Amino acid sequence: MTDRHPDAPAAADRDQSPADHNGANARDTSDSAAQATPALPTGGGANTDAAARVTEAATPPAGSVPRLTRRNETTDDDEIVVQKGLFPWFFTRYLRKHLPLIIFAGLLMSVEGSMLGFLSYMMKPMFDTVFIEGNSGALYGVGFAILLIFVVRATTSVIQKVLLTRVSSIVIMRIQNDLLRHLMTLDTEFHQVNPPGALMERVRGETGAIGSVANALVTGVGRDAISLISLFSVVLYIDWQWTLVALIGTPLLVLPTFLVQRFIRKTAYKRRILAGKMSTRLDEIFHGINPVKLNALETYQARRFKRLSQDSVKISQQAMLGKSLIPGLIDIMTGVGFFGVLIFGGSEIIAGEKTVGEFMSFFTAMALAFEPLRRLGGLSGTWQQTAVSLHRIKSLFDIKPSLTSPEEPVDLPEAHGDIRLDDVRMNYGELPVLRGCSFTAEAGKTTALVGASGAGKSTVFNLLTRLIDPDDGVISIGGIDTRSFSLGDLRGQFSIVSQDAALFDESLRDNILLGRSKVSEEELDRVLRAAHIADFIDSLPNGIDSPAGPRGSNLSGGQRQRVAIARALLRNRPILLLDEATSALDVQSEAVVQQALDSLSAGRTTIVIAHRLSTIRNASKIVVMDAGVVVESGTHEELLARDGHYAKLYRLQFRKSEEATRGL
Ligand SMILES: Nc1ncnc2c1ncn2[C@@H]1O[C@H](COP(=O)(O)OP(=O)(O)OP(=O)(O)O)[C@@H](O)[C@H]1O
Repeated sequence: MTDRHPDAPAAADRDQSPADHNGANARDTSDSAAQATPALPTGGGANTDAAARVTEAATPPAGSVPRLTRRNETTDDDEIVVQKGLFPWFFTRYLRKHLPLIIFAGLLMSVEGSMLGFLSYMMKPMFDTVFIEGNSGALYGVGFAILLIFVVRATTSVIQKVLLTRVSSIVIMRIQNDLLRHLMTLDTEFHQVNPPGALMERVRGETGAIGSVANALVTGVGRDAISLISLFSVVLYIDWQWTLVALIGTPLLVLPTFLVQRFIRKTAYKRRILAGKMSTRLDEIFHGINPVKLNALETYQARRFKRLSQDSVKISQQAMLGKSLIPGLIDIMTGVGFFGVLIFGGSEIIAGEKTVGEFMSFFTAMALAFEPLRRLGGLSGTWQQTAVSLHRIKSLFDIKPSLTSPEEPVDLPEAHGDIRLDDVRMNYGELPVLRGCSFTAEAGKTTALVGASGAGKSTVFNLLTRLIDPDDGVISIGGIDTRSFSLGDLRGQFSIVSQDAALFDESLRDNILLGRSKVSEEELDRVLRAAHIADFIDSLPNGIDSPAGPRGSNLSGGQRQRVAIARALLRNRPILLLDEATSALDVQSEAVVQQALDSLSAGRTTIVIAHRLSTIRNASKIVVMDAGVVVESGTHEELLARDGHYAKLYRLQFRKSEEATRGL
């Protein structure tokens, strides 16, 4: 497989994914795909139309499959219009089931918030009755009442924070898990266009952003709102005219607040996009750390990353400016209010129309209202940021996979028939890759696909396993179109070994078992020996329990390939797809592992892609592909006798070795 996007999963990769391994999971994913909500925007509402829909999720009628349309991350929107109905969606999907807990916590918040009102009200008896009248009997009463206010405030605060943090953590956990499941159902093409780093950022960063904001919202809003209500009740009760004077600056807030909100939304969106880019860059660097070092790319990569981080500094500043503007405006408004009340109320006190206690009560309530008011002012900015993250998450949920199971899947026949490609055509964008490809791989026999690099051999594997669907033509197993089977059933038929053995950062044992718990030690032993893993396992410090390292980095390429072969041996499915399965092995190991593969393929429908023609000489049929079509097929001898493409390839590869052999 050449020219493939480095992150594009090959057919074989699927086989090696634990999630996919038992076949049942593929069914799950298609189920969850069916639940996905319609429509697609990846960016903003402005983008919604521009961003193309993958396809309508429906079972494509045989022979006329909708083409996938490329869709990309949106990066440069100036105007981000957050989807409508975002909060109802979030509420019904994630919050509703926690409603009793949220209401209970809300009640506690109300109690906590209302304590500030009581506190400010207590200023009146404290000044008028205790200090000015000198009523020492009331001293303890007022003192205890104030103490009680603080105790109630503290207790309700602790309980509601714990409860709401629990809710927000559960919500985040559920979004992350749902999103991951959903992303795994999306088409290969989606994953080619959206790099892993950006998707990781969506799963972790975006939900994290919601989490931190949700925390701020849940731990603050209710309490602050109730505090304000109770404090304003007190000030209104004391003097409604003073209250009006205090609020004199409020209208000044309206227009700036509206403008600032738009600004915040824009910067929040840019920030999220940038975070995705930074994660992508880091992902690329750390995945390719050796090539980076070997090509002396450290400075180049560091510079590229620095540019992004510089942008991040700029955007963070803008975001902070936006966020703090509204509380800043509230500060000014409050200052104007204080000034007005002091002038207006102060003269009334001097004239003896109001008491000092009333003024102190009013003033305390105003002062106490100041902080919650600032926080609530900042909240609209916070909400804008959350809305952007929610929007970007929902946009992903809105994308539907085009490769889905049919609504009424056909059961796979017990005994497999032939695998057949009938005039299959397939383009990658504008590039025609298969141009009317037809051949039959007979059941229980080995068929080899050979041809120059880029001829379309791996694409055939991707089509067989329905990682992609053809533009035209039919692929069938036992005469039944593969699109009639459920994805889980279909993919469950294949054991696949490819050039790229996707290993996980777990022990070798876990990498081979892939979540299977019912494999006896004897069976595992047999597989290890057959795949010639036993040959190198003894030299590892913990044998089969040694860590494979990130992406199997503790193993050599050949060792990784043997692990992939062991997985296929254990998986034991009726159809075996081998895509350069022994390409990373030395000649000696290849001969031995080839024996293992030969015995594995005995009686199974096997399709082999191999560049080394020595490994496929004994295939029942050799299909020669060139530029997306089958140019000839037959046995090794027949094709040599025909003296066509295969004979030419064969001669190129074997001339030297045969000459050498004859010379001996
Ligand atoms: N995901 C993709 N997006 C766009 N083009 C692709 C993609 N995968 C493959 N191609 C193109 O399709 C053509 C066939 O690729 P394919 O991997 O099937 O070739 P192949 O015969 O398996 O090659 P090789 O022997 O080198 O592995 C190539 O020209 C390749 O550039």
